[in-house]
Amino acid sequence: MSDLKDVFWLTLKEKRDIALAVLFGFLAGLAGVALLGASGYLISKAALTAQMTTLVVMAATLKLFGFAAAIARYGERLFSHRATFTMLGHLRGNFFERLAPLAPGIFQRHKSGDLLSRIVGDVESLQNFLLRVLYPPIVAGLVLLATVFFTSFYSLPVAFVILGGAIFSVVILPIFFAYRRRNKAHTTRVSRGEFASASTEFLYGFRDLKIHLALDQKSEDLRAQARRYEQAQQREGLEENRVQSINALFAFLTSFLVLALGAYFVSIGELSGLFLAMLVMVSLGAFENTGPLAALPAYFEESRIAARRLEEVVDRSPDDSTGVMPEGLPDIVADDLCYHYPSDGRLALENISFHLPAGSKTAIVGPSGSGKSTLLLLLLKVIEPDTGSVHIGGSELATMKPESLWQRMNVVLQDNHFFAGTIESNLRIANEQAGPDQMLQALELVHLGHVELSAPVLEKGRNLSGGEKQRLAMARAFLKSERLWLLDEPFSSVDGLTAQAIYRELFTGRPEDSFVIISHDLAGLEAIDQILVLENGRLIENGTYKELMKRRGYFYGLKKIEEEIFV
Ligand SMILES: Nc1ncnc2c1ncn2[C@@H]1O[C@H](COP(=O)(O)OP(=O)(O)OP(=O)(O)O)[C@@H](O)[C@H]1O
Repeated sequence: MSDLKDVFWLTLKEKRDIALAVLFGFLAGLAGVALLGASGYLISKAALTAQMTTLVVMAATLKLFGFAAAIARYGERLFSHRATFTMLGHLRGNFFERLAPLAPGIFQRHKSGDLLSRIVGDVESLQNFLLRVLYPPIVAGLVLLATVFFTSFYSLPVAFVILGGAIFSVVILPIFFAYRRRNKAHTTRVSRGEFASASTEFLYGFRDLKIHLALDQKSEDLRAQARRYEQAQQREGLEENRVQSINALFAFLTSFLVLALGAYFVSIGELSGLFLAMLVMVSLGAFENTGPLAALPAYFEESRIAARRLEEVVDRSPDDSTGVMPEGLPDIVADDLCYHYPSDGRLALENISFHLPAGSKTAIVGPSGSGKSTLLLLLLKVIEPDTGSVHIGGSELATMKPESLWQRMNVVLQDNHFFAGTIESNLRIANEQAGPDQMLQALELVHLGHVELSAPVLEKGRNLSGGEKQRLAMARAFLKSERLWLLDEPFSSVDGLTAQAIYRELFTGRPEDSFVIISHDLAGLEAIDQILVLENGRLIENGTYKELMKRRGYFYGLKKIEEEIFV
């Protein structure tokens, strides 16, 4: 239940609607019991006395109870659903408030698509918490208690029998089945998750599978996963039916006991025969309210898992640092940085130390997977080091608000998002104030002067080439025009000549700015003040181009290989 603590308190915020839903549910249940009880009494009365006036009054009362039950049921549905949807609104708001400060670091742990479908699915699941878990036992319990109270006026032992049945149906059976269900629900959920991610992968990789003629084998894997999910669902369905049958069995057994006990008391003269049918019908009517409890264990488990999974996503303290990046162009000092990704035991970066003076140009090079992008993410405070520290302008990065850093940096990452709209609307996100002339100038700088600002951009920049996207991202950086540049392979898809020309314009146009550039391309590094060479997460060489070439170490080797390939 501790997983559902927050959802419980959020639900309780809707006290008024919940109280009204319980009240109307109780009245509807009571009216149903009264309807059946009165009909039982009417039958007995008709059989034993056949007094016309009594029969007419009783028939009218029956109509009234039927009418009251329908109205009360409507009120119950109205208020319970209103409380549920308001609670879901609070839940979404509350969750988003906790999630937003964790972005963009959250995407290191979850894929954005997974995260979205997971959050939407789990929040939706929690709509059942009030409707099918919280208030059905309260309503059923209250109706049964009222029935016990009523029957106690006619026969205490019969009242006790109904009380015993009530305790079994409302307390013991739901707890027992909820406990039994724990592992089973887990299996279904796991196989559903596996099937969902396998289907997504299948669709994303469809073209590659076709080209590599591997479609049949992957389809078979997917079918096997679908079968496993189907079997798990079947088992879950069977369990639900079992709970329903056992619930109904208990209700009938209790009513049967009421009948047997009532018949005995009638035979020994302790109960008037007139009331026997009424008591049996009252018992049947009261246990009708326990019907929805059959689904309670399943919904309880589903809500519990959904609440836990939502909590897992936001269960970390947001960055509440209040410091800001010092004014002016700062130097950057990294001291003994170590980092490992949460999903990976290996260190992605190990004991990295360096000094980037203000106004210097630094290139980070190294083989794929050596940790270059990870290092940039640490400098951007998207992720935090396991150990070690970074100081920017003498202040510790850990104390700075991430927004204060991002505001003062021109950042181009490997993947840049482009929104459906125009070139202008996509440039505007970098600088709200920029006018058309400034935008055209930025486009000119990245050799996209021929592109019109009104040109359309499709979703995710589908109508742009890889190189155009990168240059558009660079144009955003130009528009922002801060003095600290962090660029992660900004021109990997741009032809060498254009890339070199843009770099030249960048360096000559902004000789005083600081640059940190990740690049696979070792050409043109002569113009760089410092080169950091990473391999397997370690900083293995550090120096100017000349120093590294003179040292004849790793960088020299890479350079020679590159020359041999292109000669
Ligand atoms: N989100 C992630 N979760 C787990 N491991 C990751 C994640 N991102 C990167 N890694 C791992 O961390 C290591 C360093 O990755 P990183 O992206 O920093 O390398 P890189 O040098 O930038 O590579 P490339 O030149 O190919 O972009 C790699 O072994 C990679 O598998």
